[in-house]
Amino acid sequence: MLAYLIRQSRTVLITATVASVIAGGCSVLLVTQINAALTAPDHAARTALAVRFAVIAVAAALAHTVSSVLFERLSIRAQAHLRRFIADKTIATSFRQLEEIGGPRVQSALSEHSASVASFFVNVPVILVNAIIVLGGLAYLAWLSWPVFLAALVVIGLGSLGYHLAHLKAIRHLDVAAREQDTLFDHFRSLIEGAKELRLHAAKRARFADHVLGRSIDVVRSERERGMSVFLAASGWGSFLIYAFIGLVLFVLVGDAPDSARVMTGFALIFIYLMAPLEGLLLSLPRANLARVSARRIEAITSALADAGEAATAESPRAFQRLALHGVTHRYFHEGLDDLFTLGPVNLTFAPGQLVFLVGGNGSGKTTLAKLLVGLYEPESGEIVLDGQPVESRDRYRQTFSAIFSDFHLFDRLLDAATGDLDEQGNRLLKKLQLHHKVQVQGGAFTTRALSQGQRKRLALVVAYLEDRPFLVFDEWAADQDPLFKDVFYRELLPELKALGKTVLVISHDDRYFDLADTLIRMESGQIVAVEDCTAHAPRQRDEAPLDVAS
Ligand SMILES: Nc1ncnc2c1ncn2[C@@H]1O[C@H](COP(=O)(O)OP(=O)(O)OP(=O)(O)O)[C@@H](O)[C@H]1O
Repeated sequence: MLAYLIRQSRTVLITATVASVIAGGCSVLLVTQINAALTAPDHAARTALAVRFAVIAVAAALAHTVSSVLFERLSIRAQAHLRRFIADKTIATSFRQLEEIGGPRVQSALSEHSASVASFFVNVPVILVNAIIVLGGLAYLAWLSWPVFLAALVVIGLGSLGYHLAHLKAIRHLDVAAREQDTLFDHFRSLIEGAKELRLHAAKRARFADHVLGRSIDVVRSERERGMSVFLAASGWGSFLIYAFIGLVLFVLVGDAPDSARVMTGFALIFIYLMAPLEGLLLSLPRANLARVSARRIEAITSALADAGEAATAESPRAFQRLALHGVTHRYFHEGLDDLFTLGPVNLTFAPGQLVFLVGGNGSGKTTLAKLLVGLYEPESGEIVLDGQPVESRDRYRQTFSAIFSDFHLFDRLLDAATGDLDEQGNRLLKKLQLHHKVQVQGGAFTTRALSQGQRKRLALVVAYLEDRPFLVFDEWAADQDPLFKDVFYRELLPELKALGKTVLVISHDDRYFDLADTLIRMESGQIVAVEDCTAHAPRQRDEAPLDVAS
């Protein structure tokens, strides 16, 4: 993931890196000038050094600014790019896969993990500039004295080994924290969506706050603390080695060397100068590792979001003559319970202008059948045939339907291609559904969504009307409506849609309206147990040949 992001912005990254290298190089040059000034023989030499010092200082400041600005921009772009990438993968994956992965994991990738990866780019200049200063400082040491330089290499080797071992241990903790964070997002959702329940039940609220949400927050905190502490302990180990090295150099290696005063002044200066970059370097590396862990999580989550291979279609929905389900099945496996729910095989046929009621007890499989019918689930066996052609492009097929499921989502705007009269049509429908005094359509958007559940469902119905698709599916739409409007829905709106030639599938428990149906499908435990042709008042049983309800 990091490699991908780096490839994406290669040019800016190279420019920013060059600027960082220049900034680091200039910093080292500055210290050599300071050392030269301290031991300069006369005033003329100091004046020349002052001019050089000023030029290098300006170059260092400029290069540092350029590199910081570019890396900051890279970080912001990386986050935007990642969010776009994750969102595109989420849109492209199949609905079933998304259901299985779950929203919280995707949200965690979109927010925390992508922010952490983006922070990597802010850390890069710190790491680069500091690394250059440290390397340049070492080169200056080598120029001053070879034995000291070799001793420095030994110290760096020991430091790196310690750091590597710490890294292996720390990364395990950071991985656990990153995984737990995905679960934490699930609890965040409960915190908001369960706000009513939590307020109504003090004991439940306390248990949720302490044992569920609190525990998860604690796990993330403690694992991150452990991981980062190990890293920072490694940084401490690095600092210790540096001090030990300074002592070794000052009191053992150069103590009696010829020209020791000049060499020792140089060392003292270099060490003081290098301390801050070294610490900066050792502190930035753990943050970069945190970014790597997040990048791995994003990779794991997005690779689970397999592309359903269903390119979006801009085609307008096609009217159909006959839609048939031949032996379609779907299964849900409930891991914890080791339980399997099987729907089907289902054989059904639909035609335009047909009003079909789908009825059955809770959990009998009505919604699942509706999801299969509208193409949200791919049949595990059997096939769907539209006007004699087996469905190949599932996305294209789905454009035949408008559906309002019981857990529908209401967007704040009509996302249909803006036509001049969209507002006008929308407002006309709002009046028809007796919502015009509450909400309006302005510029393709609803003026408010702060409505009752029944009103929001009416608004969803406005959207479905405007979509003008040939097949409409209502999953217990009327359940939240008052008796008066329920009557309007069943006795006026549904017949109107039928008269317009729409096929309408209504999942319903309102048995007093069943007589309005052309066809009544009864379900039990995932099976269709009866398909009643109400126009002929002749119920048929499941063992009969699949009924062509269109005929
Ligand atoms: N996303 C899912 N993952 C796993 N199992 C599911 C899922 N959705 C539904 N099920 C299972 O499938 C069965 C049928 O559920 P479905 O929602 O289709 O029933 P239904 O007839 O619409 O019920 P209701 O009248 O209560 O809305 C249930 O036993 C349920 O446990």
